[in-house]
Amino acid sequence: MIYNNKPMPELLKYWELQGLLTPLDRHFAIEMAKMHQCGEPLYLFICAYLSKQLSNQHGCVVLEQINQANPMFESPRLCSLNFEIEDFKAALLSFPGISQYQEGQPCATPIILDGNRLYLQKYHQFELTVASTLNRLASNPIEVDIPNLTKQLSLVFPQPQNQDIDWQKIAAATALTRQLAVITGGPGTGKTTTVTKMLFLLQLNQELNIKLVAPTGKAAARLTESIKASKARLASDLEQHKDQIDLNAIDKIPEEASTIHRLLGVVPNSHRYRHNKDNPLRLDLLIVDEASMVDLPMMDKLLSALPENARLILLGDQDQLASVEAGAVLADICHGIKLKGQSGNSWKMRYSQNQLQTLSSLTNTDLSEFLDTNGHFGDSLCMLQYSHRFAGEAGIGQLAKAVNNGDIGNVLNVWQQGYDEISWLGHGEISANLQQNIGLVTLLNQSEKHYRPYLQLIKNLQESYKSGINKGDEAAIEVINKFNDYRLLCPMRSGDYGVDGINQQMADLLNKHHHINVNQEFYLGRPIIIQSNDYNLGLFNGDIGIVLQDSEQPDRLMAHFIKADGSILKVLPARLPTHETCYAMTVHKSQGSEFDRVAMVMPPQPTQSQWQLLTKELLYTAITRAKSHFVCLGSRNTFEHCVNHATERASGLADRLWKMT
Ligand SMILES: Nc1ncnc2c1ncn2[C@@H]1O[C@H](COP(=O)(O)OP(=O)(O)OP(=O)(O)O)[C@@H](O)[C@H]1O
Repeated sequence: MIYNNKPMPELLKYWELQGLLTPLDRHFAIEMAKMHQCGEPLYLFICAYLSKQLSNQHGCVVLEQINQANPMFESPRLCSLNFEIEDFKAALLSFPGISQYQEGQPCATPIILDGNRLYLQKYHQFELTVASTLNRLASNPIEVDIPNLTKQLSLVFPQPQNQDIDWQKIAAATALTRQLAVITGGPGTGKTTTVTKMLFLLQLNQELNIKLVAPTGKAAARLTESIKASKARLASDLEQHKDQIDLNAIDKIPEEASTIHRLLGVVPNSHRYRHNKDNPLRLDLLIVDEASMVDLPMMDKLLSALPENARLILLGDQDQLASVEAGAVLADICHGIKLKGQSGNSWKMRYSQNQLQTLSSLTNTDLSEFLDTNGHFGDSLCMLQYSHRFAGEAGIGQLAKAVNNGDIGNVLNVWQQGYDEISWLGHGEISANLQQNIGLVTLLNQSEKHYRPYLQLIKNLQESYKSGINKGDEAAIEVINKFNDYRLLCPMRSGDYGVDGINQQMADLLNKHHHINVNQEFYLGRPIIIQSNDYNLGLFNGDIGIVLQDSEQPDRLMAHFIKADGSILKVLPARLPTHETCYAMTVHKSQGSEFDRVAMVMPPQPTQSQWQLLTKELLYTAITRAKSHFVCLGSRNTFEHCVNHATERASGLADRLWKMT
């Protein structure tokens, strides 16, 4: 079954040297072999391979895929794997560390075989808990007063002009009638607007204890801002109906969002949380924004802490980058409404007869084409597809759509249209004198122009302090907001074209132009991104701040951040948790944020591991962070590679939710 020309421990070392395994993968295999006193080559191989897949954010190993384009078998004279699936499973089950999953039976081994998937026991358990909780919630309808709610829905969702079916209204009706609702859609499709209107209707009819959360502090702050803005819009839209509907319910819509970690209550110096299965959260409805960023272990913890009768609403964009850790939970949840065999991304809602009837009555909409008699999970889903944000900014919206559809012909077409909102910089020649890439030099010079305004504000402030004028915290808010108008995004961290290299080059250029004075680590104007959570300080991974003069003591420099409530948090630089400079940040870190202008930096000659990072989701996420302009420094080759490479994460969650074989 496995042919290995060298002893397996030597092969593992060889693969490690080739960068195909990490030292951790190899050690895991060796420890497992020791623990189970089993030195069989296949056992060593499968343990190392499972560990490798988990570090690549897969939730499991799909047995049939092991042999597909696996670089470990590139030299078949060194090692090859040849098997019939049933024989392979029998061989795996003969090892003491692997056992077959039996429903309802405790798992006794560290590795579990479930169908044709191989799991580390812990991840198998996460998947089971998440699937069973979501399935339980999805099967529960909520009784509503249909005539009354129909009237209220039609006031809150007047007929839109641009679509046949008002999917926002359907999404709100879904969330009002199911214990679980998943509202997905790209940027600006109205997820927050819809959920605000839904919360208004909910609070109109009963008062619930509602909590809003997001995976990062930045995303939580943005959710708070969006809900506030949506509430204000709703109040003004409904002013004309104030005789028919109680507008006071708008004030009962919560707007403060926290991080998931904070809601669950971190137990210091441990991986545990205060709220769990035995100490559930106290709430009636939990709303999770940016759900695409929630990984499988975190979803497990969140769902375990959810009280039995609580409702859950997940909001997010299923096409964005999957979570940094294992799993692609939101994509798995949406899997069943994705149309197979179609080019690009096409979706179709799937409703049971009962839910179809409920939604049709509540919204006066003919939904019969969405009838599906298989299962009930689709009853909890609604996808919004019309972007209100990109309607007026055609270029960004068109490019994002073409990339998301994986349609390279259309992508090239969009570039050729000459839209003002998108521009392209080729890497060009490496200049012999400067030893610098001309495309990069151009981009850095453009960036110097875009960062100049925030630095000018800092200079003005400096002058004001000198003249004895103190503008207080408002000035700091203005500076941070101005800085957030522009951002350089990189797929990777290291190298000249990674975050580290671009930050260094940007700082050098700004220093050369005398916009900053890099005379000390925490120089005036240095932008900082936080890399870990510090609950005592109230700073979270991904928070962005700037080193500025302290308004109370202008000769002192403090790192300034805007808190979720809009006020300023000042921290002594020496007390900052792990952080780095932030002229450039990774695309991953930019999730949950928006900038007026975005510049994406692709490497000119990606290494083997960099190619793996360059995916469709990465590009789509970067493009959709931009509100008014997107520029890409890259080569046609890398751009096309991204468009053609969608992220696939091995997982059994979609099957468990959609009951597929
Ligand atoms: N039905 C609608 N008609 C007109 N404008 C709308 C409608 N729905 C949303 N918008 C507008 O589109 C913009 C984006 O809406 P919203 O913030 O709700 O979208 P979102 O999906 O939550 O966006 P994001 O993913 O960026 O958080 C807002 O300015 C909002 O006013």
